[in-house]
Amino acid sequence: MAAEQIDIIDLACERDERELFARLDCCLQAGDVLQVAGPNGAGKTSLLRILAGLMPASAGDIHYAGRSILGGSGREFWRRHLLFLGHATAVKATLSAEENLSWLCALDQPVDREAIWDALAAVGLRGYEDVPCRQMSAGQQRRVALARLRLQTAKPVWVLDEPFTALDRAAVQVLEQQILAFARDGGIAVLTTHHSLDHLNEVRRLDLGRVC
Ligand SMILES: Nc1ncnc2c1ncn2[C@@H]1O[C@H](COP(=O)(O)OP(=O)(O)OP(=O)(O)O)[C@@H](O)[C@H]1O
Repeated sequence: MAAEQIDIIDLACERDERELFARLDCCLQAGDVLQVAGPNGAGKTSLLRILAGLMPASAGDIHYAGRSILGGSGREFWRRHLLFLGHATAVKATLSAEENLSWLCALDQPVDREAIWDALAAVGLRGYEDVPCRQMSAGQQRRVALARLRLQTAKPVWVLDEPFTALDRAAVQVLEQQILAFARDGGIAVLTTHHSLDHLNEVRRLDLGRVC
């Protein structure tokens, strides 16, 4: 399924009465990868959380397929199309990798055991299916969270907050290529990272405070 157009329109965000960004305009279409960049505290996570519907904007709007997703008629449609992975992995320490994925995917698109095992193998966790996540390293827990990108395949929009955190070099390269392939297949990916993506020509960059 190809992503529909996303329009960020005159968007502003304030936290604790401090303006993080304002007059933000950006249009994204199927095939786009956007890196939201800026120094610590610039508002990158805040922008992604607004996109995910987890916090309000102080002004402006976001449209998906021409309809507002900020409390408007497009919200439910957007929710069905969006896969948001936050900075924290949302992996529960006491559950196994398989249980975590089964639970994390269940609300949107229940997945069977075989698919979960395949996804775990694809992120380098074959043999860890039944291991409680508290017994995994930070990078392995990140891989469990990222396995969702291989399971929730009906989602044409990815919003990823610091997805490269704790990954080793090889896993970073795999994820970079996965994101590019996803966009080539008609997806839209919006992500933050302090890791440089300058070597990937396909990636657009939005520096907060500037129009992209
Ligand atoms: N829960 C919160 N309540 C109030 N203010 C917050 C909260 N979380 C973050 N902020 C403030 O919002 C501002 C932007 O935070 P945000 O996490 O969006 O920045 P960021 O660009 O993602 O930073 P980083 O690169 O450090 O991850 C910061 O100045 C921060 O102090």
